[in-house]
Amino acid sequence: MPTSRTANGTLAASIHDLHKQYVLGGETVHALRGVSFDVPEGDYVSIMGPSGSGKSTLLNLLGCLDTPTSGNFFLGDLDVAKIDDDQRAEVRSTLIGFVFQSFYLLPALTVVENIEVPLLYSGRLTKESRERAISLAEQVGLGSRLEHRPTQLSGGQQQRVAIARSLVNDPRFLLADEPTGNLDSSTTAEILALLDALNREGRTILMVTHEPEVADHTKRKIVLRDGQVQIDERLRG
Ligand SMILES: Nc1ncnc2c1ncn2[C@@H]1O[C@H](COP(=O)(O)OP(=O)(O)OP(=O)(O)O)[C@@H](O)[C@H]1O
Repeated sequence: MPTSRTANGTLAASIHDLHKQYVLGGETVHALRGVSFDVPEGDYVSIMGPSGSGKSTLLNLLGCLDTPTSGNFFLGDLDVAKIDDDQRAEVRSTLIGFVFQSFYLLPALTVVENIEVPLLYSGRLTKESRERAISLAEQVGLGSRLEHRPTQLSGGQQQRVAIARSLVNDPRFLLADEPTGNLDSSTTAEILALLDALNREGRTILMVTHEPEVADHTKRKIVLRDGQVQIDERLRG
């Protein structure tokens, strides 16, 4: 498994000519038609596009939840488009941090236990795990809520737990799917400020969003249309 940084030390991920076709009822749908881009370490990318343009398909491929019909997806030297299901599961649990619109916290677990969950899944739970989870809880502003359960937290606090959880394995990048989609505008601003701060600290973030004002927080906007990159625009840095 790749544990080192990329060959040239600068790319968090690189995708080349990704195609995805779905065959449904004898009909072939070309969801992605040759998508290519590099993600330098430390980048902060929003992925936008109209309904049906291929955002979820791309997200599923970037998250190693699905495999492309053709093309390459490099994480370090490893082409994860070509690996088997077991390897893909390992990559998913160790190299990618997920943040979803619906948080997906485990209701019976405390804040600190929820943050530890990916360590459990990746077989990395050690006696230092608790300290790491507490430190991440503090980093996202939940140092005084360590023993709370999800139902005892606001939506914004739950998303903070999910963000801390996504960082616990020190992933190569965070993949966020509409991370503020379930939040009101002031909580959205808080979560975006947290993501902005994590990016300033060097975290690489890719985020699917429908909201232009959310995309405006990122450094780079990629817009899909009909399964292709229509716009790849650097906004800053
Ligand atoms: N499992 C599937 N089987 C068949 N077709 C699919 C499947 N998933 C997606 N598609 C088709 O692929 C195309 C891209 O879909 P995708 O869900 O990636 O778009 P999207 O940009 O995420 O849309 P939305 O913003 O509405 O979620 C669409 O035409 C869709 O109908």
